[in-house]
Amino acid sequence: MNTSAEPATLPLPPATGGWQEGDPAGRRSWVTLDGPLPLEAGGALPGVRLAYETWGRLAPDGSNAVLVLHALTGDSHVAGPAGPGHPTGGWWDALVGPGRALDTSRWFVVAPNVLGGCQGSTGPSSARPGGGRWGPAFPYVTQRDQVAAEAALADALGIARWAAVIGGSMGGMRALEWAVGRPERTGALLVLACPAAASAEQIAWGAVQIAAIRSDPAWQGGRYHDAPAGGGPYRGLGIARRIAHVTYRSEPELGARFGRDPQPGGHPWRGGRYQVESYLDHHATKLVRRFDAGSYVTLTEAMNGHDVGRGRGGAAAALRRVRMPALVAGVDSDRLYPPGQQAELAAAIPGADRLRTIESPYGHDGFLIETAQVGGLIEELLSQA
Ligand SMILES: CC(=O)SCCNC(=O)CCNC(=O)[C@H](O)C(C)(C)COP(=O)(O)OP(=O)(O)OC[C@H]1O[C@@H](n2cnc3c(N)ncnc32)[C@H](O)[C@@H]1OP(=O)(O)O
Ligand SMILES: N[C@@H](CCO)C(=O)O
Repeated sequence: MNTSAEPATLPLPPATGGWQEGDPAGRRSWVTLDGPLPLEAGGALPGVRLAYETWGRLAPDGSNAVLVLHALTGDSHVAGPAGPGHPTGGWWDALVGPGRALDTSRWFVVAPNVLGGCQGSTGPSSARPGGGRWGPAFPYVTQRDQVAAEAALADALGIARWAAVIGGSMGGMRALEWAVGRPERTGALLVLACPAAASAEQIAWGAVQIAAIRSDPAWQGGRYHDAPAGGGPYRGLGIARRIAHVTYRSEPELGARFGRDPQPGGHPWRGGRYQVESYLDHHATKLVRRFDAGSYVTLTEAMNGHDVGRGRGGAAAALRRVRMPALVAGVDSDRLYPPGQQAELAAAIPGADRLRTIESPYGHDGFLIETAQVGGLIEELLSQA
């Protein structure tokens, strides 16, 4: 049982992300785009850098590359050793390696940190060309901008076409954008627990989280990156994470696991906490130590803007372009991105058959936790790639 509570102040994370400096695993690389990245909403972003990790070896003809795209607070560390920000190693450790679903004796696996993120790629906490940090001047970026940056990474690596693109949640949104926007470069597609477009309720959850961050006086309009240690909007980010984490789990799981039990050390009636409260405090503290609030806002705004049909005649027309082999899966207990949304995707994507279901009590986080089932889907997809 963990009894940690949110500290009053936390050390400011390294300006450009919790794990960038020192990179203990020594395996992360970067590419820097030569020119400014044109943005969907207008303007261009100069000095874009994408961090990425790879596993396996690229075949001489470049045909064995698989792109894995992380979710909101994930990063490039899909698999590998523990380090700062990754106390237990990679977030899909069980799926990458010799003999695993992403068998590195056959496949070359590439995972970038998303544009707008804070673990090595350019985001609001990054240095701005000309001096200072981007902060509130960091532009609005969309999934299509993020995928454009990833396409530049693919070019730099000599990968003309991915054998497969795989992503869950926010990573699924980018995977969809690859398949719709760059079908000639997407050999096969696996989309987990994400919609064709963010729904009103999903936008609402995101908006509440953004409001929590912006209401923290330490947010300072997003100009906090050069504040003295302890000066970031940690409370707001922690509240955002608590809200989000409830949506990532299921009501039956929380009920069975925590019920109404008080956390040992103090009854809620006498100033203590419920167990579930302590659990949320713990996840808030963990995130605040490794993630930048400005990136959280930037990426949440991008997710709220997700609409694969924008400017393409609607989602149905856009998804008709997805003719490569595709699997779409949802988690049966996901209340954030309910499986009905993935059923719609599966029905609209010509390359997909029926909806695949990940059975899990854990809700949306099932796509991270149920690695045996996800591994089965990956193996099935790669058998068609
Ligand atoms: C693709 C991506 O984006 S992934 C990036 C990685 N994602 C994250 O880190 C997101 C945050 N974490 C999560 O979403 C989840 O923890 C997952 C999906 C990674 C793992 O889920 P689970 O294995 O079910 O872990 P769970 O949610 O139960 O959390 C376990 C933690 O809660 C703590 N905990 C459990 N009960 C309590 C309690 N009553 N009070 C305080 N802490 C508690 C445990 O001690 C454990 O702590 P630790 O993680 O520091 O070891
Ligand atoms: N736990 C995941 C859920 C969002 O998909 C994350 O933090 O990225």
